[in-house]
Amino acid sequence: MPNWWDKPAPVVIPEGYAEFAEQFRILQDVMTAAAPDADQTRTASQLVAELIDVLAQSATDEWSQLSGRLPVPGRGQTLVPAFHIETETETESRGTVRFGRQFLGGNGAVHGGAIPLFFDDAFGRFANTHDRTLARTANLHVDYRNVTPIDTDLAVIVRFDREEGRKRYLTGEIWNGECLCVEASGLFVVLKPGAA
Ligand SMILES: CCCCC/C=C\C/C=C\C/C=C\C/C=C\CCCC(=O)SCCNC(=O)CCNC(=O)[C@H](O)C(C)(C)COP(=O)(O)OP(=O)(O)OC[C@H]1O[C@@H](n2cnc3c(N)ncnc32)[C@H](O)[C@@H]1OP(=O)(O)O
Repeated sequence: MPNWWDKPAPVVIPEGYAEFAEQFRILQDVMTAAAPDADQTRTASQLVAELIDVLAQSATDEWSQLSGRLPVPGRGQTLVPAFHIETETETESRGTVRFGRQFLGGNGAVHGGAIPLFFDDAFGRFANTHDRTLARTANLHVDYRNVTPIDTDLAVIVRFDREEGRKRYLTGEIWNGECLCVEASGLFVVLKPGAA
């Protein structure tokens, strides 16, 4: 059985799968924004039942699944808003994120829980790449400075600030133009040898 000490195995991505994962995100946005009548609900429900049936036929274990392992923004992990990286060094990553309708908390604002989810993923990826050994989130702190709007392209900065022994410190920000929406920081602890 593989574990996190092994590099993720390269996977063969079937043609069209990345587009399918993107459609799945759109499906969640459209579902959240819809107010279907009874007929539309019945039709949609039947189509989703068919979709579940098709996908369940290829159910596999964690080490062989495609979701979360695609070489595209968001990695095909449709739970997490995709981080579109534009520039990256060993210590700083810059790009954009757009929280779709599925991440609505209320009154146009992104749900407060979606923001730490985004940073855990963005920090987690950065703490575990650039030939770094594996580390897990030990803590995550989020300051909501201003409302983060849905359906808006937002600038993201993620920094690998410093490393002290097994502890890695990351910080990040989300900006809406000139407006600072979020500041976040996280501690990642390198796993002890043999820990999974
Ligand atoms: C899932 C792993 C990531 C795998 C990534 C793989 C491939 C990467 C490539 C691409 C992937 C792309 C994206 C990845 C996306 C997401 C990754 C998200 C990562 C996660 O989402 S992961 C799930 C949530 N995460 C947990 O499920 C952790 C549960 N927990 C534990 O597993 C242990 O708790 C652990 C390991 C954290 C520490 O345990 P331990 O026994 O190894 O170490 P120990 O306790 O001795 O602490 C050593 C020093 O850290 C200090 N310290 C510890 N905890 C602290 C805290 N909370 N606050 C302040 N300081 C703390 C101590 O005070 C001491 O400090 P000092 O040395 O100075 O005394």
